[in-house]
Amino acid sequence: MPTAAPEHARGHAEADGIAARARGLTKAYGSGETTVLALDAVDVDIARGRFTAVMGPSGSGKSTLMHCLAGLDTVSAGQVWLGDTEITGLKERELTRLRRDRIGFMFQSFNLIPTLNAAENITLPMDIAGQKPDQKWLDEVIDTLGLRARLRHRPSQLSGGQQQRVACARALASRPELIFADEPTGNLDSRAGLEVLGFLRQAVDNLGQTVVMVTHDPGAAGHSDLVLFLADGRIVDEMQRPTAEAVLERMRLFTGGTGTPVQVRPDGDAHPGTIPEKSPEGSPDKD
Ligand SMILES: Nc1ncnc2c1ncn2[C@@H]1O[C@H](COP(=O)(O)OP(=O)(O)OP(=O)(O)O)[C@@H](O)[C@H]1O
Repeated sequence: MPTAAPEHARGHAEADGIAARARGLTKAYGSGETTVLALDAVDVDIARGRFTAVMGPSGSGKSTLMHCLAGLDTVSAGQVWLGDTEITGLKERELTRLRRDRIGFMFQSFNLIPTLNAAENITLPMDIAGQKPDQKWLDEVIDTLGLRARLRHRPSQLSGGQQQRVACARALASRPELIFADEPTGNLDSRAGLEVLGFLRQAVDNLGQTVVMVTHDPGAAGHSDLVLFLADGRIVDEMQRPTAEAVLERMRLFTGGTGTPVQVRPDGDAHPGTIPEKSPEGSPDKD
């Protein structure tokens, strides 16, 4: 995975306001003895025009935080705002519209439609919403991402890095207030991963976008302006202007300084300094 962050002028301007905000954000899965507290009264401000990374051990609540901030998941308690709009309490239909109109998403598995070419994939969410893309903006995004020569190609005719660039362009196409990227480099080799991180960086620095990225990779986090560290459903630390080395060092504190995760004890309790286990993949307890 990418380790080296190139020199860049981070956060070209001072952050101008708050793109998203949470207060007392709590998310519990399950009930009774099997309750898992995925987020424990989290307060967070996501600065507009900045690149924020979210890191933490497996099961610390990174994806849950992203899903709650993006209105993809309901909260158990607390409040979430996108800009000035409180999204907690919105009906599903209103949330769908809000996500469609104001948020861009990038996932590890690019989620491109195989039968559509790159250009069609990029504008698909806007086409579904019946919105006309701003052609000038779209051209800027396409050129910034170096996709001009690939627009007629289908996903199968593109490399992994190119596919993720298309996914990045799709997230940017409607000029959303906020882009959420969940492990956007997770499926890429290190060169393609670096490229995508560079483009996310450019989206922030040159296009004025706001990006929140969940990642396991200190190298990827090193491209951000601010890293939020989650543990046991709480934000336990943050780092401005991170470097990969500093992030790696900070992450070592979660692993008892050994570099290998400290295991949960056989009694299943999360003891201080241990990392709670996540539910087995594919079989989460639904609430
Ligand atoms: N649908 C669900 N049902 C029950 N528990 C869940 C569900 N989703 C997440 N959890 C639990 O909530 C906690 C936080 O999970 P989350 O996926 O947010 O962590 P994460 O930091 O993103 O983990 P990873 O790095 O492994 O992706 C974990 O203990 C997890 O098992």
